Amino acid sequence: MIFEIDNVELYFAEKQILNGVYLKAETGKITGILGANGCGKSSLLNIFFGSLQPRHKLVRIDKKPYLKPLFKYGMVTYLPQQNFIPPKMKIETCFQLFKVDLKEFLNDFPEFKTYTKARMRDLSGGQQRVVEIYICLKSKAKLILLDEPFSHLSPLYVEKIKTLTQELQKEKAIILTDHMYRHILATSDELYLLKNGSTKLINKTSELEDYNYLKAGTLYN
Ligand SMILES: Nc1ncnc2c1ncn2[C@@H]1O[C@H](COP(=O)(O)OP(=O)(O)OP(=O)(O)O)[C@@H](O)[C@H]1O
Repeated sequence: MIFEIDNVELYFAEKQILNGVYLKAETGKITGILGANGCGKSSLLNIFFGSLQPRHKLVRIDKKPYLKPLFKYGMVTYLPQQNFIPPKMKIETCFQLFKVDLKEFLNDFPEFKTYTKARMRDLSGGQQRVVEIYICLKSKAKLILLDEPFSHLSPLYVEKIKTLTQELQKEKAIILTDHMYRHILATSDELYLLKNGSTKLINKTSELEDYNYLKAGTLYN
């Protein structure tokens, strides 16, 4: 499946945040988005999901326009930047609610076995993030949007989540954004830079320095 968002124009009050943005994600590929703080990455994911209404946008799936918010079609899951599972919720309940197999999770992450009867608030910040990322990735949705999945994770968890993401991309389209840009570069099949309100497709990583997203020389250190 090919998911496209086109002609995005977003304003907050009179301030223009996004201007003519285009982005494509497809089954079998991981699409990375990089960009400076405040450039509009989270806003763009919210718009794709359907929870933020911009002045203009066009969403297409396999070339066909979808006019209602995408989440209403049950095709998309979104990991927001902030925790989205209520702290009081029991971990086993989260898995039931999102219809994700808890046993499979415990096979992949056996260190969580002692927590299944616990609540989300009993986990550390990073552990909560692991549960949330896993639930999003393993949901039935065909398009997965992940906002800063790596930022709070220790290196071993980052590698496990990267591996899981790469396994699941066979059956899903995945969009990732994170400031840990080396992980985005390592996992992405297609890469966009969001700058000055619009997306630029990045063909060579050196363009990230040319566009001043990275300081010159960063990539060779
Ligand atoms: N609800 C809102 N009302 C007004 N301005 C907002 C709102 N949400 C976001 N903004 C502004 O829109 C811009 C883009 O914000 P957004 O969170 O999308 O950026 P981002 O690229 O995800 O940033 P970061 O990498 O720091 O998380 C920022 O200037 C922010 O202040």
